[in-house]
Amino acid sequence: MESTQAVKQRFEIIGNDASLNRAIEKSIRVAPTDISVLVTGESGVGKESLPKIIHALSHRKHAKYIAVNCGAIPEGTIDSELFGHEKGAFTGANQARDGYFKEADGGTIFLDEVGELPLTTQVRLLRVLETGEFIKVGSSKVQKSNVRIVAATNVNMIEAIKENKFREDLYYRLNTVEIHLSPLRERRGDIHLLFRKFASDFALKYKMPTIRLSEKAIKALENCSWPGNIRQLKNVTEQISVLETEREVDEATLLHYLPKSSNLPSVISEEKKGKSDFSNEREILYKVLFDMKNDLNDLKKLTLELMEKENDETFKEDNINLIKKVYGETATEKEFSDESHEEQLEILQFPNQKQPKETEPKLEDPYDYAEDIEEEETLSLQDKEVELIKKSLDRHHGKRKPAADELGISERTLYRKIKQYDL
Ligand SMILES: Nc1ncnc2c1ncn2[C@@H]1O[C@H](COP(=O)(O)OP(=O)(O)OP(=O)(O)O)[C@@H](O)[C@H]1O
Repeated sequence: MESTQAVKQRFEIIGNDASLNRAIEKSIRVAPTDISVLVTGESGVGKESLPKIIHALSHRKHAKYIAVNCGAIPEGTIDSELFGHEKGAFTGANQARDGYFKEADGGTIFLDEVGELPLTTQVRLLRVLETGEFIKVGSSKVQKSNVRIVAATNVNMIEAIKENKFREDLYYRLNTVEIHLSPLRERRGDIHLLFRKFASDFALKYKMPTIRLSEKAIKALENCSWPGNIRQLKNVTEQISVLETEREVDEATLLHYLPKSSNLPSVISEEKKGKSDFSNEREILYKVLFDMKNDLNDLKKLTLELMEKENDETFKEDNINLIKKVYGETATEKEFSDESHEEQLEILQFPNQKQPKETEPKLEDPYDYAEDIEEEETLSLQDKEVELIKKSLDRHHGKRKPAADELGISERTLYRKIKQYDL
């Protein structure tokens, strides 16, 4: 049996914390068996390494290992991805396709974010786990597959069961052995070790001298609560490696990069006491901008159609709600004069948006100008969106569910945005 140390080296796992060592030892021990394993822990703690260890140290190591991110696959296609489909099973299914269960026959499938699986898929998964049988989408023929499942989740599965989002029988079937990875804030001794490893990797990658921290900066790094865990520490190390010209990083410099408020527990608790989580002015503004983006899209749609269907009464009647939403309750009673258009445009000018100087000649083609606005606006709004999401995640210590609730978007959408913006 390989030693924990050897496994850490082989899989480039950094850290000496007892909880990390225990998780690795457990993985080594269950690897030769076919026991189902559920890896639990917050987002970014390093859950992906454990299924790889389990596969590589098992008798399945010569067959395929497939990692599936259940949260990133749209609900409509997940059954087909996992179990395959027959030709003509749905619109666009021009060819029959094998799913991961067929492809990984004899090997291992890692189901990351298993808590995100739709209930209908959970039923199919339970069947394949219990009997090894599955049916392709659009088929009636039962097929067999011998696959080991390792699943991972960062949501509280007991809560998900209570809320009827996850089947209890499937949970117990997946969770024969649970391996838990602690959040980074509970393994503070590993923080600087990880930082040094990432700093040296990025120095190699970007061909720059390695950054180092002053004593005080090391303390600040270790005292940070790291809501995004190791993923966030890695991102911060990369940012400093690239952006700082001075390779000796002091505390003041480091603080610019640390997740705001996560190293100020008193601020967090004060914020939590407030009724609204968006309790400071800046954040309220961001929230308003976020909402304005949607209004702006509605406005664009309406304006475009108005331009095409000027004075068409049927159009106004059909769009009464949209018109009221965008222009206010009394809007339909007055004409859309030039003045009211200007008012709307004024509201849509964001502070960091380039304004045409008064002395600049007026652009001949109004559409060119409109395109400029749209592009820059999208950029600045995207920044705000990223910041808003980051703040909400910080506030909820990286927990996606309350952050998604706060932002008024689904957990699945938040998940995609985290991946899209690499947060
Ligand atoms: N102990 C470690 N040593 C070195 N790098 C690590 C360690 N743990 C995590 N990482 C790195 O941190 C990043 C995040 O890890 P990983 O993707 O495994 O997290 P996760 O727990 O699966 O997150 P999620 O639940 O969001 O998928 C990866 O780039 C990974 O390589």
